Amino acid sequence: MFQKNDDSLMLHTDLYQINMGKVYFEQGLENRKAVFDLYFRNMPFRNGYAVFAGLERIVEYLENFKFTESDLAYLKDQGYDDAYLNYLKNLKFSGNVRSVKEGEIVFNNMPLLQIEAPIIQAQLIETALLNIVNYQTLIATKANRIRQIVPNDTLMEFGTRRAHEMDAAIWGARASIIGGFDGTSNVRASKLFNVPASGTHAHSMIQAYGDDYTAFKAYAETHKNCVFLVDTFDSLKSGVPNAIKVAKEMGDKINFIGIRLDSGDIAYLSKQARKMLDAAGFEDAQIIVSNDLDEVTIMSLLQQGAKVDSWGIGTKLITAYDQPALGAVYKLSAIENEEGVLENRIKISGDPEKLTTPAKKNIYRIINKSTGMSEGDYITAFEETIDENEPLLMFHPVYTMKRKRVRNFEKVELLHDVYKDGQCVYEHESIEEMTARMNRGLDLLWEEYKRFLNPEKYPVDLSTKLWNIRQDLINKVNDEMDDEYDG
Ligand SMILES: Nc1ncnc2c1ncn2[C@@H]1O[C@H](COP(=O)(O)OP(=O)(O)OP(=O)(O)O)[C@@H](O)[C@H]1O
Ligand SMILES: O=P(O)(O)OC[C@H]1O[C@H](OP(=O)(O)OP(=O)(O)O)[C@H](O)[C@@H]1O
Ligand SMILES: O=C(O)c1cccnc1
Repeated sequence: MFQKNDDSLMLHTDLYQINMGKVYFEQGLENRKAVFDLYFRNMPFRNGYAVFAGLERIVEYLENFKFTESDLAYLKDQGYDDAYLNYLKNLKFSGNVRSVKEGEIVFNNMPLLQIEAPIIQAQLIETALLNIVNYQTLIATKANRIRQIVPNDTLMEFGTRRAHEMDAAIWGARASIIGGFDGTSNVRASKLFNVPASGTHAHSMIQAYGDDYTAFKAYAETHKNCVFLVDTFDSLKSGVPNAIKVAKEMGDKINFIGIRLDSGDIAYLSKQARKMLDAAGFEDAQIIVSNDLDEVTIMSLLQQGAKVDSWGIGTKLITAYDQPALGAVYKLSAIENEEGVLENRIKISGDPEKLTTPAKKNIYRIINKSTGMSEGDYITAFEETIDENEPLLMFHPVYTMKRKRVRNFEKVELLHDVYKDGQCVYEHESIEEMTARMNRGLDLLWEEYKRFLNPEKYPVDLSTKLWNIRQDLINKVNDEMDDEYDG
């Protein structure tokens, strides 16, 4: 019954979006264009940067932006009137979307997407857009944090069974690979996204046969590529010796890839297992490990001299265990007035972090041509131009005395057209392209921004013009409040 009615994602939104839509519709504001920025306020995992992911699913969602009969029937049941429902029935996405590309290195307080659309549409899509970006960007960033610790080892995403339901497993697997993982155990993710599927076998198979030797032998008789899971009973007394025994017996009939350890002291066991494999002539056999791993455990294992070639990582990656939310928000920064002219808008807060930056914008990465490194990101008002022949003043938007003038630079625009007047202009990219973009983006960052612990804060600055627009709006709102209060 659930499946029958679930034929679109249009109601995958918060009720308040539909209710605000009704206000705009009945008040004749439905065609007013509004500009919204999607961004997060704090760096996840206290990392120095994040890896953007989620755009492809956003495009898929917007391509299917159409209320179905069952959506409308449901809303009618909830008491919405025919005039509004008829309006919703004919609704198509007609706006502009600009976004950073997947795999791009991003930072807090920079718009990752900018939506310019009739306000009802812009509101209806908010919830889904945040839902997608919040999760996928978080997982891509976590994956990359792990990748930084082991630049050359194989990393496999093993998290499906522990993920927060099926969508999270699938899109989390994809985000992990964007962030630098080599493969996923999820076969559907492999099929959908054309990424490598990889994996070994479970303890249950050893339990089913009753002992290591018989189970390994059975696997070896049915598969060419063999990894044997050695820790079901006793890794060093039974698992590793039996893996070696079967590998020797099968000889060239199999490709003995190695062993997997999934419990106990991984540092100690991997070192002992390495010695045993080497002594038996299997110097090329790999040691694969798993068991509640994350970047901190891996770092500790490496420090202890663990002999590991390949890491399988589940729970702590797919659930972003140590920071379960990115906290991205979607804020209105401008809206058309009656004459069709965009007026800037701000949200004031006692917490300076929550102050929004008004206006339609552009974002540039400023690359110093002499060093080849990024000086920071620079957010301008949309209509502003940057003259690369003039020194560029970059200053901290709160501590404005922190400033520098950058000369001999190149500006790289970060927001790209995805929808223009409702037309999709997005070009599909492979995951490899996204990962390559991430790696190029990382090459532009000084080590200080990339270090694991307490990284330097990367500059995300406002142009003087945009800073003034914001300051003027703050003053205007404050003056109005004062007048109101005095009166
Ligand atoms: N040498 C090590 N240094 C740091 N952490 C380790 C080391 N070896 C294993 N761990 C990690 O310690 C955690 C718990 O391992 P522990 O050995 O206590 O449990 P386990 O092996 O799962 O237990 P069990 O044998 O009951 O399955 C896991 O997250 C594992 O990755
Ligand atoms: O530890 P994670 O990072 O979450 O990685 C996934 C875990 O899933 C499996 O264990 P599970 O006990 O579910 O099955 P098994 O019997 O095959 O070990 C595997 O052995 C890993 O330990
Ligand atoms: O293939 C594996 O070894 C695997 C897959 C999923 C979860 N744990 C292990």
